[in-house]
Amino acid sequence: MWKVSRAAMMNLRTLQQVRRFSLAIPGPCIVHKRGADILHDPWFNKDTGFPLTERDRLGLRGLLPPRIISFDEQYERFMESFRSLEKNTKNEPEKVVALAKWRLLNRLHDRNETLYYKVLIDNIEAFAPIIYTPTVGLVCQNYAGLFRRPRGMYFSAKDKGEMMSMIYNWPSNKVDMIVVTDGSRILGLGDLGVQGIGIPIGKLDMYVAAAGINPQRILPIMLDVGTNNKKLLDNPLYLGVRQQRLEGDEYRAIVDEFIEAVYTRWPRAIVQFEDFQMKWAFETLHRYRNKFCMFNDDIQGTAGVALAGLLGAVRAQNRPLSDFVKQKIVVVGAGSAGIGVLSTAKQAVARMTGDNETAAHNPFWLLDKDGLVTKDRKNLDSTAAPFARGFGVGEIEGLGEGASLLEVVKKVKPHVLLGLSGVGGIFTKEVLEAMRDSDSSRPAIFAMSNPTMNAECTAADAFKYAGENIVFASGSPFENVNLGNGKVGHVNQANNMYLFPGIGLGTLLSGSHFITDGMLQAAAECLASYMTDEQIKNGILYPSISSIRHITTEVAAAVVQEAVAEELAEGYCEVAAKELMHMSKDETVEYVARNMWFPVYNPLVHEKGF
Ligand SMILES: NC(=O)c1ccc[n+]([C@@H]2O[C@H](COP(=O)([O-])OP(=O)(O)OC[C@H]3O[C@@H](n4cnc5c(N)ncnc54)[C@H](O)[C@@H]3O)[C@@H](O)[C@H]2O)c1
Ligand SMILES: O=C(O)C[C@H](O)C(=O)O
Ligand SMILES: [Mg+2]
Repeated sequence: MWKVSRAAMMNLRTLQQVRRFSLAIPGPCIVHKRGADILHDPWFNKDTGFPLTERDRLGLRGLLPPRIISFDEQYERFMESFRSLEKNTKNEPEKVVALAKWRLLNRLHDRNETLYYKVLIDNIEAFAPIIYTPTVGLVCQNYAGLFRRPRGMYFSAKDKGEMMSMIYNWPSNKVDMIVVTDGSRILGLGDLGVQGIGIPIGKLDMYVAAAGINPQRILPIMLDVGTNNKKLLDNPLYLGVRQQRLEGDEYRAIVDEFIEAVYTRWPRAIVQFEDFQMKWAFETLHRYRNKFCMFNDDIQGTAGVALAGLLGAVRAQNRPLSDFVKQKIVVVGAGSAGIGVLSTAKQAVARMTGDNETAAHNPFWLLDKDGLVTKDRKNLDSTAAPFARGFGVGEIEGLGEGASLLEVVKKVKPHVLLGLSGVGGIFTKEVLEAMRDSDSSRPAIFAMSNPTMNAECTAADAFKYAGENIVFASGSPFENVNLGNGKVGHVNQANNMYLFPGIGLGTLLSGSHFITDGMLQAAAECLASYMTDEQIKNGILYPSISSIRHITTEVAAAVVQEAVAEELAEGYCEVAAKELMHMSKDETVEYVARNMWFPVYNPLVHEKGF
């Protein structure tokens, strides 16, 4: 048996450190298991790719077919199976095909993570819609039946008092990135209880693919505090706690205990809150953001992506960015995402005008399920209150409390119509046609709700009814629209995936203990300035998803630089704060790129004594 001495281990560790600066050297990876246990561990398994020497060293000889298949060959073999699945399911319903593709990828994820992330990264445009939005929504809805193996951690209402010890059940001593949900507002699909775990898994897949976070250092978490979804509670296969959702102090106590457990074990971890219903999304953000390194993606990530798109829409009209303050923006949906977008847009207006008084510059109209939100609203929600229309400068006559979307669009003639309502088709033919009278030379329509069925309109309808001149973005992917005569209506994907990976990675590499508004703003500005004038002229507001690693590198670097400027950066691993302070922009980008994980088979070395 091949044993490694302590001295050799020290050398290997040094080699691993050297590797940080020279990615060409494949770094050895230390495992504390042998034989079949390795084959059953997706972090280390290479399937038929184990070389003979490793098979000998790790006790794998005889446990695998004799032929050694290279990483490239394995990759091709998987892609071939994916292509034949596509061919064989050509005539099947869309949902069946989507789930079949997800199953194929998920089986690989469960078996061999290195190969899984290789195929994901190299085919991100084709595979993001399967492991992320929109298919991930379908997966969550069908989770009870699809469940085969657990992934991540589950803390339930029944675990009160136990979380501090439970957190040590997670097998990795190092965790950089956590995404947590309580399943209460999964995309636009509502309360899916424990089945919402698919969302943290999909978001973290994007962290690995886009930000190069090491998959051994990610952790998806479900806080199962019950569900108010009767259909799930009645389903005998439901895998969550069968009770109504905890509320009030009982709920707070669970989240507090979870947060304490996480930061006790991993004080440098970054926690992303995802798909919490609005009241808890805002409350947890306010409760924890000044104490821990956390953010809420639906409020803050979405806001940055939307702001970048709104600034792009100004440029698309061939107007200077400062004209943003003159844009009339109608937001449909006063939830965590809609309010997050408006708060960020309001801050941008205040920065541009140097005026914090909203009355003089209130270019926003907010609607929720009861129509236009005004100061006459009974029980006006405090988060919506700053955006409620009153009677003052710039008010549009004749638009009262609860006015319908169609009335608002007809009277306001907005430059931008932005949906974050979760209600599919709410931008009807009439509403879209009314956008033809927009005061903008290039009206913008953002149908940002997910998944596809919940989008406020389809891309085809937007171009058909609102005109070919619009710029269009949706939260879920749609095909570009053929407008005839060789013209194409470009479809942008306005999804927070363009920011959250860079926010997380940049924060991690800066060593900041907090995620400030300044860091979020830097991320949004980086995304906003990424596109060229030529692209913007062609209606392209966001980068192609195939360049998501590149944009994420830039966003992360912007976040690092802002953390440095705010004197929050404490450094990461051997790179001290002082070093970060002296890095130029290009050096910061290079530093970020150098620290991204990418999938290769590292030599495995067994360390005894564990
Ligand atoms: N594209 C992205 O990156 C992105 C990011 C975050 C959220 N979203 C999507 O946005 C949607 C909303 O998310 P949220 O967290 O704000 O949810 P939420 O439940 O907090 O808010 C939904 C809001 O929509 C309003 N609404 C419901 N029916 C309406 C109607 N008929 N007309 C007008 N308003 C109506 C509700 O009153 C509420 O204010 C979801 O579908 C989610 O998937 C997309
Ligand atoms: O998950 C997504 O695709 C975006 C967003 O976070 C959402 O909740 O819809
Ligand atoms: Mg979300």
